[in-house]
Amino acid sequence: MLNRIDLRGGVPDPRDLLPRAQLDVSVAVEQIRPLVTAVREHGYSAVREASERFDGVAPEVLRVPVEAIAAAESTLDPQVRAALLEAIARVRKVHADQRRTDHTTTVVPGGTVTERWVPVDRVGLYVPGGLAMYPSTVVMNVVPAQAAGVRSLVVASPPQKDNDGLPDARVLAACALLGVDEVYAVGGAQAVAMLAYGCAVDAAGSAHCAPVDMITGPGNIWVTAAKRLLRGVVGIDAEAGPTEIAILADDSADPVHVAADLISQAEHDPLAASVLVTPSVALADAVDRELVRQVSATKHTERVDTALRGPQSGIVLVDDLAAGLRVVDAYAAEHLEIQTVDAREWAMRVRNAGAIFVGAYSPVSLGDYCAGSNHVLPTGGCARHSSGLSVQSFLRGIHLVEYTEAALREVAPHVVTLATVEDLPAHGQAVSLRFPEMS
Ligand SMILES: NC(=O)c1ccc[n+]([C@@H]2O[C@H](COP(=O)([O-])OP(=O)(O)OC[C@H]3O[C@@H](n4cnc5c(N)ncnc54)[C@H](O)[C@@H]3O)[C@@H](O)[C@H]2O)c1
Ligand SMILES: N[C@H](CO)Cc1c[nH]c[nH+]1
Ligand SMILES: [Zn+2]
Repeated sequence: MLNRIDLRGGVPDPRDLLPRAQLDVSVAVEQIRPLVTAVREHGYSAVREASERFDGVAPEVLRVPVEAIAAAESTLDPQVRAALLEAIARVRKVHADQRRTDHTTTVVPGGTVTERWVPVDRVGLYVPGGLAMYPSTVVMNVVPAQAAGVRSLVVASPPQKDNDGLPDARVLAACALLGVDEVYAVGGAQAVAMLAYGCAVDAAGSAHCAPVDMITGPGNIWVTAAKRLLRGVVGIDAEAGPTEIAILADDSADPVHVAADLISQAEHDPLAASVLVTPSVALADAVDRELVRQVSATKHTERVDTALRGPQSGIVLVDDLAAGLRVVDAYAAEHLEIQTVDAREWAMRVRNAGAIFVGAYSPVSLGDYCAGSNHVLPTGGCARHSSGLSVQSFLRGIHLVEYTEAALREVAPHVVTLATVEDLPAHGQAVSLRFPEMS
């Protein structure tokens, strides 16, 4: 049922083989530009108008009352609570190990540079809530921000018709479990714009969401487009748009598992991409047969079917695993599974991927919830240059430069020379006038 791309006999330019999603982010940027401008100019009324248009509901007050957050926690199913607490514990364990420490380098005696890691002051964390609800994404956003020491963090998630215009109750409960009490019932591009510019959150203009310094979190194509448009007004993490899975597999892979994993990510979005790269025609045929069987039995058949049949999904046949490696490197998937003999060795050779899932018992779904790794990962090829969300995403490295008089005197002639070469004599002067013997 998947498109088949036969690259046996050569890999021309694998980057062009699989178009990413049917709707390009740059096209979506133009579509949401007027909405972002309206939120900047009109604030609350523009946000509400967009919520009514795209979510079919908008509460009068956009900030979720703290009582509603507490109520969501107190009515949370105990099994869901236990699973969320397990996920939180594992994600905290991994992220606690990521915190960088300040470091001082002695460049010369009397001359040091210290790198101080300072958390971003205020961040907005986007939690999607269109086609599916994502309490796990609250965990993946909030835990690294808290581990980094971010002082002020706010969650935005779409209002739900079936929850009186509040975000999904499980999303609110996850916020409560993590101690987050500033939550807004706003989704899509309007949420990103509201966080970036700040805005009144009730009709009287008496309550306000202060602008944030940085926005992180995944979302659909419009959320991704708004983040790209507002980059600069705020900092953003990597673009984390419609989900992708690529699987590099050989004959040793179980087609039932491979098909299940491809479907698992197709379940997110009709624009999700599921890609199998293999030198084995037998595996490709078996996976295709298995997909037909499993897709008809899965809950979100229509969404999965659309994603799998879309031009962004397919089976790529290659001569051997080395050629397969070139294809997956060029593709730079958000999630890459390696289901081969010697899977770890192949995984260690991969250059471009958001996260790599090694062997038969590390499926992407494990990482989505409970591996301890982060599931907010770069999509659309951004894994070529960006990493997934981590503690580091919320820290800035500030250099502290400290030179004594003697250390500056020693290097002063070089500074003056370089300033002269660049025809910026005032730069040289700022150093030489400190030392009368130089004038
Ligand atoms: N990469 C990751 O880490 C990661 C994690 C979880 C989810 N995801 C992805 O996030 C996405 C979530 O998408 P979603 O739709 O379920 O939730 P979402 O919250 O991202 O989007 C829903 C919002 O989109 C807006 N919207 C809907 N139609 C619109 C239109 N025509 N124009 C402008 N705005 C519109 C609405 O305001 C709505 O609130 C999926 O693609 C999923 O694969 C990625
Ligand atoms: N696979 C998604 C993108 O990495 C994350 C997720 C959340 N819930 C289920 N899956
Ligand atoms: Zn997932």
